[in-house]
Formats: sequence, C-alpha cells, structure tokens
Amino acid sequence: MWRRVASLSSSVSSSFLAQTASRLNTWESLTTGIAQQAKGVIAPKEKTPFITFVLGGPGSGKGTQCIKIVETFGFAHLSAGDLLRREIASKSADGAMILNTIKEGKIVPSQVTVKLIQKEMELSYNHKFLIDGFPRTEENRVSFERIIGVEPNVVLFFDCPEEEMVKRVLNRNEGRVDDNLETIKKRLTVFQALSLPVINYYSEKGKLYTIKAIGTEDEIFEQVRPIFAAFETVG
Ligand SMILES: Nc1ncnc2c1ncn2[C@@H]1O[C@H](COP(=O)(O)OP(=O)(O)OP(=O)(O)O)[C@@H](O)[C@H]1O
Ligand SMILES: Nc1ccn([C@H]2C[C@H](O)[C@@H](COP(=O)(O)O)O2)c(=O)n1
Ligand SMILES: [Mg+2]
Repeated sequence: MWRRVASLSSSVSSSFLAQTASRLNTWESLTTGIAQQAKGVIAPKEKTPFITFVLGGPGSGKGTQCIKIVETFGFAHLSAGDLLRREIASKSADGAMILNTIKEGKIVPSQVTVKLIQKEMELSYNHKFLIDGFPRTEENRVSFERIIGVEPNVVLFFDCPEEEMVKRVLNRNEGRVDDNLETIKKRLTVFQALSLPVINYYSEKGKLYTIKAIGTEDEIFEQVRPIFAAFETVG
C-alpha cells in the first residue's frame, strides 16, 4: 500500500486480503506479495507518489482514456465520480446528499470527495495515480493539497467542443442519473465557471497538457501516449 503497508499484520482477515489483492496493479501477485507483506517478510515499498489529475468537461472522454493509460502505463485509476456513485450505492451517511448534488449537476463538498480519494490512495499498492474528474473546483484543489499534502506531477485536460460532449453523454447509456439534457446543461455551466479556473491555474504552473479530444479513441490516445512515455524515460 502506498502509505499503510506497515499496518498490515498476520491477523489481517482473508476478506481484507482478497479486497486488497484485487487492487494490486503492477507490483506483486496475490500469493507472493500480499501474503508475504502480511507476514512482514517483505519491507514496505516506499515510493514517492506520481499524481496525474485528469480534467475535461462532461463526456470529453476522461474515463475512456484513463482505461488506456492504465493498460499502457500501469497507473491506478481513481475516478472521483465513480467513488461518489459508490457512496450512493452503499447508502452511506453522505449518499443522499451526494445523489442530490449529482442530479443537480453541482459539486459535492470537497472534504467528502478528498476523503474518498485519500482512502483509495492509502489502500493502493500502486504509487502512480490517475485521479479522474478531480479537482473540479478551486476548493477541490486546495482541499486536496491540504489533506493529501502533495501536488500533481501532470494535469491532463481533454478539450472537447460542447456539442460533441453533449452528443457523447446522451449516447452513453450507462444509466447515470446525470446523463440527461437538463443536468448536462448545468454541468457544462459548472465546468465553465468552476473547473476552467483550475485548468488555467495548472497552465500557469506549467503542469497542463491539453489534448484535442476529438477523433477516434485511439487517435486521442496517440496524443496522450508521449506525455507518459516521456516521464517513463526520465525514470
Ligand atoms: N473519441 C471518442 N469518440 C466517440 N465517443 C467517445 C470517444 N471517447 C469516449 N467516447 C464515448 O463518450 C462517452 C463519454 O465518455 P467518457 O465516459 O469517457 O467521458 P468522461 O469525460 O469520463 O465523462 P464524465 O465526466 O461525464 O464522466 C462514452 O460513452 C464513451 O464511450
Ligand atoms: N470532483 C468531483 C467529481 C465529481 N463530482 C460529482 C459531480 C459530477 O457531475 C458527478 C459525476 O462525475 P464524473 O463521473 O462526470 O467525473 O460527480 C463532484 O462533485 N466532484
Ligand atoms: Mg467519467
């Protein structure tokens, strides 16, 4: 795990081991890595996290490209939207509030989202994270820096025309409560007002990589690939 390997002990339950094993990405297999770490045989792997924020409007293709980045470069994919939808499904204390916020196309309070991301990072054996759909606001950004205490190495921005985003979202067909014209319009307004300032912030910091998010999924990935390939070469 990125931070909490040391807390694993031989008394760790098998269901916890199974859950943790399913999170293993690039490092070790279930039978060797987890079991040996649980027994304290292998020292925890301490690596500086490599963090990529993945930004872009609704339907710009963030999730689609994250899958390809994971396959090619071995990142752990943390989608803020997926984590929030999981909270709704689990009927947690914040579930109803999150559902209403998402239906309205608004942004969930940062503390809630950052805590969910933090938990996933701590549970991961990977040190390379793709944080998809986050930060959506300046408040998100500041909250992440305050709670997690790190800044991103890379910020990807999938720049897509609005009419293409609307078309993709309306065709998505995944049963999402926010995939309807009324909510999409609100999400686009929120994106312009609250998310673009974050994108500009990272542009000024020299961390922003803008991808022209039109064309086929493979064509778009060919713009993404060299960004991560360059970091792999550096080490
Ligand atoms: N290059 C592309 N051309 C056409 N359709 C695409 C392309 N990339 C993704 N799609 C489709 O568009 C829809 C939206 O893509 P995706 O879910 O990746 O967007 P997103 O940026 O993650 O959106 P959201 O912010 O709403 O989660 C999906 O149905 C996906 O299959
Ligand atoms: N940082 C975030 C990310 C997402 N949400 C909420 C609001 C979004 O409309 C919704 C869906 O996210 P997506 O799957 O499109 O990335 O989740 C948020 O409040 N804060
Ligand atoms: Mg998505």
